[in-house]
Amino acid sequence: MRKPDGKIVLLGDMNVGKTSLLHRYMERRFPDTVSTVGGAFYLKQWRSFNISIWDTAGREQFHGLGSMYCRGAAAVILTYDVNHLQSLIELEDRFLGLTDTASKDCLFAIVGNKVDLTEEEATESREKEERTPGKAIGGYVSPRVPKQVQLEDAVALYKKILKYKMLDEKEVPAAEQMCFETSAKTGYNVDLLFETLFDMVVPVIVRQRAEEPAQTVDISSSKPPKRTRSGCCT
Ligand SMILES: Nc1nc2c(ncn2[C@@H]2O[C@H](COP(=O)(O)OP(=O)(O)OP(=O)(O)O)[C@@H](O)[C@H]2O)c(=O)[nH]1
Ligand SMILES: [Mg+2]
Repeated sequence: MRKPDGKIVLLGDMNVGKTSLLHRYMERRFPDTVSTVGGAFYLKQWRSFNISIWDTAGREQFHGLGSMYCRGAAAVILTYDVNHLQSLIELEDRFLGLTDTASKDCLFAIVGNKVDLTEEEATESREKEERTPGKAIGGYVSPRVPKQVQLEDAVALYKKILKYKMLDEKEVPAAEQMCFETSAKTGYNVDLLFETLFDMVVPVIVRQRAEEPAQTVDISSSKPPKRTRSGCCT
């Protein structure tokens, strides 16, 4: 297997939907998930690059592994649940510190998942259901909750991250480009999230490669060893 050229890591509290987002993107479906143990990765070929995307466990007991997964990462996706304010707070309190091992020019995306459960989304689907009655599967309608976290809250966190990393706002992508709202369930914005990031990490990977010490020796430029006369065989 070819060594990955770059790495993207998904971080965030348990239950926010990291595994589901990755399944939605890689497998185009929304299967039942179990809470992740440790971590797992997918490989994605993007242009001529091989990018590994790491799914990590949000459970407290695996917290110590996070900084190991982030080592050398070209991008980190900080994921929260739009219906659960604490999951956004945790990103700053518990997860941001784990990214200290990431590449120095690591990109940060902030992703609010599960927008399909919000009331705004519900109003639209209710209107659709009214137009097509009897469409709800088995008569079950998911409980809807008011959206607890607004996109502006994510933008504010992005700006805090730049300060924490001592990055100049002018030299990194704008907050509006890096804050997404998604639904792993419906697929809303999932391709946009991953593919925007892939395009952005390619230059980071190219820079990382250029800075790596050469792994190979150029044999054409090395001189052959001088013949030495020795003993009876000459
Ligand atoms: N309605 C809805 N449910 C979602 C969405 N994404 C995930 N879920 C559900 O949320 C639960 C947790 O999803 P996971 O993807 O396992 O969450 P996780 O962040 O990987 O959790 P850990 O592995 O424990 O860190 C599952 O029941 C998913 O079906 C979404 O976009 N909308
Ligand atoms: Mg998981």
